[in-house]
Amino acid sequence: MSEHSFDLIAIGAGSGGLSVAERAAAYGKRCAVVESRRLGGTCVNVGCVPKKVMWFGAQLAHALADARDYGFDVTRGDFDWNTLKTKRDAYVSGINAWYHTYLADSDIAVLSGHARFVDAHTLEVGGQTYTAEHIVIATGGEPVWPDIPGAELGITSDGFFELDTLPRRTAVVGAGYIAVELAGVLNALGSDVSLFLRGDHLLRRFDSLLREHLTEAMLEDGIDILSRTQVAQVRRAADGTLGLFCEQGRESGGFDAVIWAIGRQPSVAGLNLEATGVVTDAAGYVVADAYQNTNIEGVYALGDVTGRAELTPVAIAAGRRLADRLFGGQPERHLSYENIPTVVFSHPPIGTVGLTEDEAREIHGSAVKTYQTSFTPMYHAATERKVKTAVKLVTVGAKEKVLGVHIIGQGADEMLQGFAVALRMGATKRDLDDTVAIHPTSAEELVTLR
Ligand SMILES: Cc1cc2nc3c(=O)[nH]c(=O)nc-3n(C[C@H](O)[C@H](O)[C@H](O)COP(=O)(O)OP(=O)(O)OC[C@H]3O[C@@H](n4cnc5c(N)ncnc54)[C@H](O)[C@@H]3O)c2cc1C
Ligand SMILES: NC(=O)c1ccc[n+]([C@@H]2O[C@H](COP(=O)([O-])OP(=O)(O)OC[C@H]3O[C@@H](n4cnc5c(N)ncnc54)[C@H](O)[C@@H]3O)[C@@H](O)[C@H]2O)c1
Repeated sequence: MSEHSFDLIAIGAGSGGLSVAERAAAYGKRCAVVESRRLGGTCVNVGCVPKKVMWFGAQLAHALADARDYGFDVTRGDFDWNTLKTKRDAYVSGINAWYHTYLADSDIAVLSGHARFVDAHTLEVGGQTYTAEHIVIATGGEPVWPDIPGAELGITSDGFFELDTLPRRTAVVGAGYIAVELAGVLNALGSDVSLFLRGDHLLRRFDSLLREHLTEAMLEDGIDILSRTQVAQVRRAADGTLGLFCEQGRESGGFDAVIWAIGRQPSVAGLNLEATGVVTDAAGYVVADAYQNTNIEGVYALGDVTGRAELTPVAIAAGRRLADRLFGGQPERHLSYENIPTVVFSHPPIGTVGLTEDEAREIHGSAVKTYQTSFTPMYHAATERKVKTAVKLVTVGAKEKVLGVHIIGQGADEMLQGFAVALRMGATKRDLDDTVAIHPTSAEELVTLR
C-alpha cells in the first residue's frame, strides 16, 4: 500500500471521524483523518467541552449566591472573564495536543487541509490525492446565520467562545439547546440577558414539564424571555451598542452582543459530493441508512452531517459501530437512534430520555400513564434562592413499561445515565418501585413516585 492509499479515510477529525478511524486502526487497518481546522472538531473546540467549562463557572456563581445562607462570609465580588477564558482555552489546547500524540501513537495519519472528493474512492487534500476503499463523511455542522440586514453585527456560538470580555447586555436569539445554555451561562456570570424566541416556547421538542420549569427558573434568574419575537434587523447605535428590530414592531436596544443560536447546518461546502453521486436531503444533510451507508458503496456518513441526534456520543457510537461492522466481523452492528439520553446544561440542568408525554399519547393514546412530582431539593432548604426540581415518568400499558424519563433540577445531568440504561433494558414502573431508594437525594423521587 502506498503512503497515499488507505483502508479507511475519515473526513473530519471530530467526534465521529476520530472514533471510526480509531476503532478501524485497532482492527489493524491503515487509516487517516482529514481535518481543515483543529483536531477534536466541534465538541472539543467550540462545543461541549468549552461550554461545560463555562457552565461550571456559572454553577459556581449560583453557589456563591447561596454560600452566605450556608454560613460563609463571602461576597460575590468581581468576576474576571479573562481568567476563565484563559484556563478554558488552555484545557482545549491540551486536548488538541493530546490528539496529535494519540493519533501518531495509533498509526493514524493526519491529513491537514480541506478534503474534496475526486471520485468515490479518491480525495484531494492540499493538492495531493489520497485513495481509500472506505471513505467516511464526518464533516459535522456549523452555525446558521440569519438572512437579515445587520446579521453580521452578531456572533454565533463560535464567536461566543472568542469573546474577550463578558458582554454587559446580551441578546440571545433562538430557543434550542445552544440558546438556552449560553443564555444561562452569560446570565449567571453577570450579563443582563434577553432571550428572543420566534415561537411561544423554548426547547419546543422537550416534554412540557421541562419547558415550563426551565422557563420559570430562567425568569426567576432575571433572564428576559421575549416570545413570538422574530428579529428582522440589527443596527448599531451611535453609542456602539446593538439594537434589535423585530417583525412584531418591537425594538430592543443597548446590547453589547447579539448571539445567533438559531440552529446548525451540515458542513458539505467544497466537498464536491457531486463527484461521488452521494445523495443529500433538501437541507443538505448527507442521507445515510441505519448502517451509516450512503447510496454509494464504500462511502459512509455519520455524526452531525447526517442531521440525526446531533450529539457527540451519537457520532462516537456510530463511528465505532461502523468500524466494528466493516472490519470487526460484526455484519449487523449498527447504532439504534432510539432512546438516546440527552442533557441540556441549563440552570438548572435537564436530563431526558425516551418519549415525551405528548409523543407517547400520540402513539399509544389512553394506554399512557404518567407520574410526576415537583419539589424543592434539600440543598435549597437552607437557601433564600429556591430552584425547583421536577421529574416525570411516561409509561405504557398494564405493565407500565417506562417510555420516557424527564428530569429538571440540580444534578439532573448526572442522574440520567443510569435511568437511560434501565429504560433501554425495558424497565417497568414496578422495577423502579422495587429498587431501594438512595436517601437523601433527588434521584430517589424517581423510584418512589405515586
Ligand atoms: C455550542 C455547542 C455545544 C454543544 N454541546 C454538546 C454537549 O454538551 N453534549 C453533546 O453531546 N453534544 C454537544 N454539542 C454537539 C456536538 O458538538 C456534535 O454533535 C459533535 O461534535 C458532532 O461530531 P461530528 O464528528 O459529527 O462533527 P464535528 O465535531 O463538527 O467534526 C467535524 C470536523 O470536520 C471538519 N471538516 C468539515 N469539512 C471538512 C472538509 N471538507 N475537510 C476536512 N475537514 C473538514 C471540521 O473542521 C470539524 O473539525 C454541542 C455543539 C455546540 C455547537
Ligand atoms: N447539551 C447538549 O448536548 C447540546 C448543546 C448544544 C447543542 N447540542 C446539539 O446541537 C444541535 C444544535 O443546537 P442549536 O441550539 O443550534 O439548534 P436547535 O435545533 O436545538 O435549536 C434551534 C432553535 O432556533 C430556532 N430558530 C430557527 N430559526 C430561527 C430564526 N430565524 N429566528 C429565531 N429562532 C429560530 C428554532 O425554533 C430552535 O428553537 C442541537 O440540536 C443538539 O443536538 C447539544
